[in-house]
Amino acid sequence: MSSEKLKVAFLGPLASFSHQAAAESFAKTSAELLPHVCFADAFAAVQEQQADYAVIPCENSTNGSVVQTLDLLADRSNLYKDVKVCGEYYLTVHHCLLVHKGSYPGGLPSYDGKITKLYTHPQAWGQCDKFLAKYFKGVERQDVSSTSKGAEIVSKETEADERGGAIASRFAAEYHGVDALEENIEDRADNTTRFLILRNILADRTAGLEFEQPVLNGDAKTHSAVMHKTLISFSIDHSSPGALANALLIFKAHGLNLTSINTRPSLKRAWQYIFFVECSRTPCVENDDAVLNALNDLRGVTESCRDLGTWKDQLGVSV
Ligand SMILES: O=C(O)C(=O)Cc1ccccc1
Repeated sequence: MSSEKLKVAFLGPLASFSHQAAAESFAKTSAELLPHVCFADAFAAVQEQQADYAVIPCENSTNGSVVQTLDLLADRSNLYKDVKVCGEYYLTVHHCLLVHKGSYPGGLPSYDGKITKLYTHPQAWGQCDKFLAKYFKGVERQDVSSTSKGAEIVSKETEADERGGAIASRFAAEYHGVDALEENIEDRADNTTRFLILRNILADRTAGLEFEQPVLNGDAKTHSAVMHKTLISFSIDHSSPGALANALLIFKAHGLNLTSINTRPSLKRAWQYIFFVECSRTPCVENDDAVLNALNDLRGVTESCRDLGTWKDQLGVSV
């Protein structure tokens, strides 16, 4: 069974940015890449051990957190109790405005303003604000399950349909056989999405790869100075002054440097939150138990608290 190819779940259909991230982060293993229609299905595939890993976007450098992913990590109904983060992958994201094949052979200069509907994944709109404000002000926007799905919809349009446009990658344009009216429509050339790599902590098949990118892009060198990141979620008693400050002081006390804080509604009571704290440390013998000890202390000052995993920081790592 362990000689089977690794199975990697991602948001499909093929040619989504998640597909690209999954293919690149597992480039050196002969992994089987499995498209799923939503992030929840990819989480469930890991929980049920139908997939060894899932590659899920969590944050974009232009547009911020992917709230759908935070909500799945919040796991309010305890559906993904064995799913943890074991790695990350940074993908530079370039968007194109895609149209049905042959509809505008002259490219953007020949565009006649007749597109009435745009399709993309909710994450992409905010990455292309300036282009959309300039050329598509007032045009209806329809969220679809992924950028690649948007390209597929435009590819299937008939003459009788309203004209649509999709925001997706060059790769999606080729895969679905549509034209790019314009390329690189993102607001910022450095537009980057961070993907989390998830595994099931009960799965033996992936246990040996702890703290490892499953495959680094290049030779598997060891990075002695590489940082480890840890993600912890918790909720606190909102009526107790200093409850959040007390929780955050625990990270300081254990030498854990805070790198990001996010919140999502608790959905228990209005205006109460689940906090997501990411922290980093350079591993050494002295701080081997820092995360474990911090979690123990956090249990004393929070209502609930969960270790969502530790992995090697890939920011700035080049191999
Ligand atoms: O829709 C996709 O292609 C995805 O994989 C989600 C996404 C959307 C926009 C930027 C990065 C990832």
